[in-house]
Amino acid sequence: MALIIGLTGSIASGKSTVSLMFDDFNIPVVDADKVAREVVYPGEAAYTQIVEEFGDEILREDKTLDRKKLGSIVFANKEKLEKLNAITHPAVRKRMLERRDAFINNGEKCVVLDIPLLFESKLTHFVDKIIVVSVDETVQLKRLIDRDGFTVEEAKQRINSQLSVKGKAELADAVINNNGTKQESYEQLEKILKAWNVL
Ligand SMILES: CC(C)(COP(=O)(O)OP(=O)(O)OC[C@H]1O[C@@H](n2cnc3c(N)ncnc32)[C@H](O)[C@@H]1O)[C@@H](O)C(=O)NCCC(=O)NCCS
Ligand SMILES: Nc1ncnc2c1ncn2[C@@H]1O[C@H](COP(=O)(O)OP(=O)(O)OP(=O)(O)O)[C@@H](O)[C@H]1O
Repeated sequence: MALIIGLTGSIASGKSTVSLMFDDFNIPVVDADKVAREVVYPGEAAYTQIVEEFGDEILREDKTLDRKKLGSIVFANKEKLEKLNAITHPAVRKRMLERRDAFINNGEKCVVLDIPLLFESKLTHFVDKIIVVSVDETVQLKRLIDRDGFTVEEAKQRINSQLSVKGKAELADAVINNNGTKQESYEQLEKILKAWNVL
């Protein structure tokens, strides 16, 4: 039986950073943000539904989604975010499970599902163990602004559209504190995987 690990955290907590570290241990990762990008390519059913719901003004000239624009609409309006979630989440879920099962059928003994909204979308039953990547809110805000160039208000809107990091950490089987260096986080991950007999 493969061990399925759910990797989560809040926006800019360092999930993608930790996610990349699994490569070193040859553990495959299915990334929900990446899958969420694939299911909205022009031609996909979710893409058509989004254009019907939000109009042509959320498209760029080449007809792909203007993600920054759509983000600024939905993160400022809870109802619109729920509409977007209702369109994208079923498609994301289906494709993630297909990828997970392909890895299992391939004989992998551990597979990671990197899902930012693991708790919010009630997907915890898809995984056996949960790792939460945690940071203090001041560090989170700074890294988010540095990475994406948001204003403080834009960054806070995005942070507030999710459960708090602290709330998530309380629900985890293991927590990686990512306030320090990436090396320190790597060492915490290695320790967790050893404790779970994955390494
Ligand atoms: C609103 C969109 C277009 C903004 O795109 P953008 O490229 O700016 O951000 P990106 O997709 O890289 O997401 C960055 C982070 O925002 C947070 N986030 C994304 N979607 C959501 C959401 N629906 N609710 C709360 N937080 C979210 C996550 O922490 C994510 O890691 C995009 O996030 C989207 O399509 N979201 C709906 C699909 C979804 O829920 N994806 C999350 C994983 S299933
Ligand atoms: N330990 C660290 N020290 C310094 N910078 C870091 C550390 N961990 C992550 N970062 C930086 O902080 C930013 C956020 O990290 P990352 O993109 O991994 O977060 P995330 O949780 O995947 O975010 P999102 O939910 O938005 O996808 C990135 O620019 C990353 O390089």
